[in-house]
Amino acid sequence: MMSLRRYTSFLLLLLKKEKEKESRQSLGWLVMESRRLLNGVAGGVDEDLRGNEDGHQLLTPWASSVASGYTLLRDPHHNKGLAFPEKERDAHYLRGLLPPAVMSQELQEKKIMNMLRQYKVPLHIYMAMMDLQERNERLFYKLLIDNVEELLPIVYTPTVGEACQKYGSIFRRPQGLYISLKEKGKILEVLKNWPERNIQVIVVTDGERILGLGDLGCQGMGIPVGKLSLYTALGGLRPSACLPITIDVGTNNKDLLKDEFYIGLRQNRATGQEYAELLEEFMFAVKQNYGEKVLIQFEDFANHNAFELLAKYSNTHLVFNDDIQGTASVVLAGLIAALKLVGGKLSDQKFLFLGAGEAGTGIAELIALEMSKQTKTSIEETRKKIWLVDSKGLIIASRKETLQHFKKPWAHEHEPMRTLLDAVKAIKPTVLIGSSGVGKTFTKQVVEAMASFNKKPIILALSNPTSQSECTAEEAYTWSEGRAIFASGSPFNPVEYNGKTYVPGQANNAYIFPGLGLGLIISGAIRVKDDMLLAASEALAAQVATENFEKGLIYPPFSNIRKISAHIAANVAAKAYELGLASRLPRPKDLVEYAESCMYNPVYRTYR
Ligand SMILES: O=C([O-])CC(=O)C(=O)O
Ligand SMILES: [Mg+2]
Repeated sequence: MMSLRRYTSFLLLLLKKEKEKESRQSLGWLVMESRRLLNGVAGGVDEDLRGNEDGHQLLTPWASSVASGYTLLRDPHHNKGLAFPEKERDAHYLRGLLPPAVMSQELQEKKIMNMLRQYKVPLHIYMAMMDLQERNERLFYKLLIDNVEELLPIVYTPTVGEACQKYGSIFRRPQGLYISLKEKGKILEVLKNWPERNIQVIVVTDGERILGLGDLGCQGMGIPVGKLSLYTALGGLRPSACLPITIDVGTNNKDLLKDEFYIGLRQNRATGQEYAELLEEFMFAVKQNYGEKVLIQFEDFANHNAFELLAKYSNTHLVFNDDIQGTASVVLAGLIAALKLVGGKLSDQKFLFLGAGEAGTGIAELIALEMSKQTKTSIEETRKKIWLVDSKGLIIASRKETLQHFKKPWAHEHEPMRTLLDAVKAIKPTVLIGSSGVGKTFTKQVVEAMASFNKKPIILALSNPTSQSECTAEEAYTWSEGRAIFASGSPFNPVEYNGKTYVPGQANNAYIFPGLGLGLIISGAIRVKDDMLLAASEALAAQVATENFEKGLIYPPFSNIRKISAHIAANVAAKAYELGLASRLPRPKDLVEYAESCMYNPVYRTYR
């Protein structure tokens, strides 16, 4: 087969020979089409834009090979709209295809932000953002990075939840790969249909537990798409290195099955062997196609599959489950930071969870691990400080026989407690964490009880989206008379109470996964280990500044997230090297600087 260099020279030679504009335009098309062919050979024609193989962006501010004319305006990776300067309009056959004005990227950004701010309905802003991503990728990321606090609630929780619920109706163009039961036996071929070759991160869901909204089947695709846009905006992974995937094995959501606009398989979920075989084929096709350093993030699988998949593939693949491990890492970081406000050590605290699924047991386990490291006692011992409540009440030893395996480590000796309120009163926790996906469960009595025996009760309402939050920020502050240290999974606005402003933090895994992923990629890690999650937590907690603590915050603002991600990435990479799991050698000396230098920058490139 022809090498990439020779093939490009061949195309350039053709270009020189072809004088006529028409044929040059069709050559532009040829370049685009040939990407598919070249994908089988190397990374595609515009390596300048994509960076080299280990994800390190080449520092050239220009790209030499792009399509021209109309095709260029229709290519979201390279289109700049009105920002094409005169020279490029000539060189790339754009004359007449654009109105005469030339705008800077900053002015384009201002124009679109002005437009977005006119919309009253968040879902409309979401749709406008998705259109922008499809039209002009660099402008999309510039907006998202520069206006992260304003746009995060749109492309991510809570609006992304509503988008998934209505995904069939708002669906325009596919933004990721759909692998359904129909593709069984052909998954490797399906992966090869994706136009990008150098994939570094895959976020995959089967749509069975989308946020706290339940089974949304194939429409869960909004989640991998949203998470991966944060990988780029918050963690600096190149957009072309990110691949959203939805595995469609059917849905048990009756409303969706009846919905004429539903985009997925119209059948009940496949389970058991049929499910396991599809997932097995998928996992090994990914490894075969992209190698063993591609990161696979499991997202929003139901409990019964999430734990099993993680256990099954964590020794053969570079995988982590964001809902189990990412959420755990962000909560642990918040707790480490909260100790500066409440005083004492982590092991002085007593924890009570409402929800014993992926998030609840994942967080509980990471806290127990950290306490066991700090106090040099066994994890069996530190687990005893942690209590969980599920839909049947407090998890206790007498229930052990009937418990799912991931709940068993939390079954301690205690008399039965049916309700959360009874459990709060009996256990007297210092930290209350909601992770059940069920909203409005931290009632006035529950919060008041927490405030009755804690000077500063730590209350984390983690369930998403906002409609599923265990309580609102206002409720937490009012019912605790302004004493709660509160954070939630989805964002809440600041609250005025008794003349004081309280700013709630957002305990969301979006703080962790972009930096964690970046750290794994830049070190060439081949496995994810708990110590890397602890390293990520410590890095995040260290980024909370005195001025944040003064406002009662236990997380830093998202406006600094790229710097925070670089620190998380550096700590994770350092751990990967320490554990001997990093394949990128030699180890860069300054890992923070290296992480920053690898981060995608959405500023337009010049086309030669
Ligand atoms: O997506 C989010 O906002 C956090 C998360 O993983 C979930 O709730 O499942
Ligand atoms: Mg999730």
